[in-house]
This record gives sequence, structure tokens and C-alpha cells, in this order.
Amino acid sequence: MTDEQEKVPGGAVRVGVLGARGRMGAEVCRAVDGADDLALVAAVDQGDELSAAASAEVVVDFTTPDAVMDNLRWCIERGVHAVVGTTGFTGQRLEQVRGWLADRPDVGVVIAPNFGIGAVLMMQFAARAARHFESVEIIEQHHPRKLDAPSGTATHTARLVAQARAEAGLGPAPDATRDEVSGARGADIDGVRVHAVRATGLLAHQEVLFGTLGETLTIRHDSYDRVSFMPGVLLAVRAVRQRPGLTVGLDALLD
Ligand SMILES: NC(=O)C1=CN([C@@H]2O[C@H](COP(=O)(O)OP(=O)(O)OC[C@H]3O[C@@H](n4cnc5c(N)ncnc54)[C@H](OP(=O)(O)O)[C@@H]3O)[C@@H](O)[C@H]2O)C=CC1
Ligand SMILES: O=C(O)C1=N[C@H](C(=O)O)C[C@H](O)C1
Repeated sequence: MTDEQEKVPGGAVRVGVLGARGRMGAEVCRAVDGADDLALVAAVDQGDELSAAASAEVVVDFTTPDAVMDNLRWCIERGVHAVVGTTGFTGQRLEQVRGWLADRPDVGVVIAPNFGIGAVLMMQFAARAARHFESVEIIEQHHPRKLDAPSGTATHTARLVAQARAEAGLGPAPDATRDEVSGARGADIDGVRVHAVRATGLLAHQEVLFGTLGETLTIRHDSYDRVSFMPGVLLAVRAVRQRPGLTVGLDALLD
């Protein structure tokens, strides 16, 4: 047993954080430190050995899309449960994670594009509204130090909305644009236009704008502080050991 394991209060879940010196990772370290039933046993960042997290039962990853897959494989191979907030999860990446988990059916992984409870509800409400409106566009707004665009939340929302539209038999949203300066109509995610704004002063914000004859509906969520993500992260940390396999999104945990 290591010195760090010896310090863990009886029964507390041993948690390691990857990306611990980053904006989210540092907030997660504070949240874990502040929870009586959790113990922070490893704070790992760029340049540190992953083996520092070997004594963790649950690892939380807020690193970068470039780093997260290697981290996840390392966790799964060692039987360490993982809670992942890092973005960049394509369908192909999720399949890869399922493949690794097939060899370790005892391990749980929760991957959520957004741990904010309000953001999760925004996505659910958007999916519910989608079949009633012929037009839909997503506008996400973030701090300018964000590496990826569009955001993981916007990409996930677009996929949910596109799926709901397809199930309702809706075709493409009307759009007569013929001449376009490249990018003016945003990114096309499964047929849904997504616009990404980056500005100092913002943290994480999203609007889903629906339109039909004579009316629009705007569903908006704002995270003003990274503490907004912590109840969702801690919920996943507490739940993941009892959820073998891959859980995508926080919805199942909230229910
Ligand atoms: N799901 C959710 O609710 C949320 C998700 N996010 C996502 O989380 C991720 C991190 O965001 P944020 O905290 O703002 O980013 P930061 O850049 O502030 O933090 C990332 C940290 O990870 C470090 N890092 C990079 N590679 C590794 C590695 N291999 N091992 C360990 N640490 C590493 C970085 O170091 P260095 O800077 O030296 O490269 C940095 O300290 C992003 O993908 C973001 O979109 C953010 C907020 C909420
Ligand atoms: O980088 C961020 O800050 C955020 N990233 C996540 C995303 O890409 O959706 C979640 C939230 O929007 C904050």
C-alpha cells in the first residue's frame, strides 16, 4: 500500500484526476477534496507519469482530445473506472472504447460532453422540441482558450436533434442560400447548422433556436462558473463503479 492510500479515510472512493492543473481539472480536485466520501489520491498533468494514478479506483479525465484516448485505454486495461469530460468523442472513438471494455466487463466508463445539470436538460428539451419545428440552428459561445470548435455539447445536441428530426420524418431545414462566404452558415453536423463564437468574458453558453410558421423557440443554457459542472462530475464519480460498460451522457444517471 502506498503512502497516499494509507491516508485515505475508511470507505472513501480513491479518485485520480488527469489534467489536474487545467481549468476543469483544478476545479475537480477542489470538489473531490471537499467531499467527505471521496479522496484525491492523484493529481496528474502533462509530463507526469500516468502510473501516479494507479492507486485510484476512479479516474476523472479533463485533458485534451489528443490525450484522452491513451488515458482511457490505460485506465480500462488496469481495471480503473473512468469519468470523462474531455471532448472529441466521435462515433468511431466510442466504438473503440466499447471494444476495450469488452475485454474488461468489470470496468465502468462515463463519458459526458457536458456535466452541467442545466446543460443536460437543455439537450433533452431540444431533442423533445425538434420534431415540432422545420428550422433549427445551434449557436454555442465559449471562452477563447477553448481548443475545439464546435463544442462537444453543440455536436451532441446537433446529433440528438438530427435523430429526432429523422424519426419524425422531417427533411432538411429550409435554406435558400446560394452564395456563401465559406463558414458563414456554420458547420453542418448531421444536417444541423452549428455556429461557434469565441470571446473573452464568456465561459460556456448555448442556444438552440427553433423556427416554424409565425413563431420561434429558443432554448438557452449558460455556465458562468466551472463549479456548475461539479455536481454532475461528482454524481458520475459516485455512480461509475456500479455501472460497468460505457455510459454516454449524464441522462441515465440523473434518472
Ligand atoms: N464535459 C464537461 O462538462 C466539460 C468538458 N470540458 C472539456 O474538458 C477538456 C479540458 O478543458 P479545460 O480544463 O478548459 O482545458 P485546459 O487546457 O485548461 O486543461 C487541460 C489540461 O490537461 C493537460 N494535459 C494535456 N495532455 C495531458 C496528458 N496526456 N495527461 C495529463 N494531462 C494532460 C493540459 O496540460 P497543457 O496545458 O500543458 O497541455 C492542461 O493542464 C476540454 O476538452 C473541454 O472541452 C470543459 C468543461 C466542461
Ligand atoms: O471547453 C469548455 O470550456 C467546455 N467544453 C465542453 C464542450 O465542448 O461542450 C462543455 C462546456 O461547453 C465547456
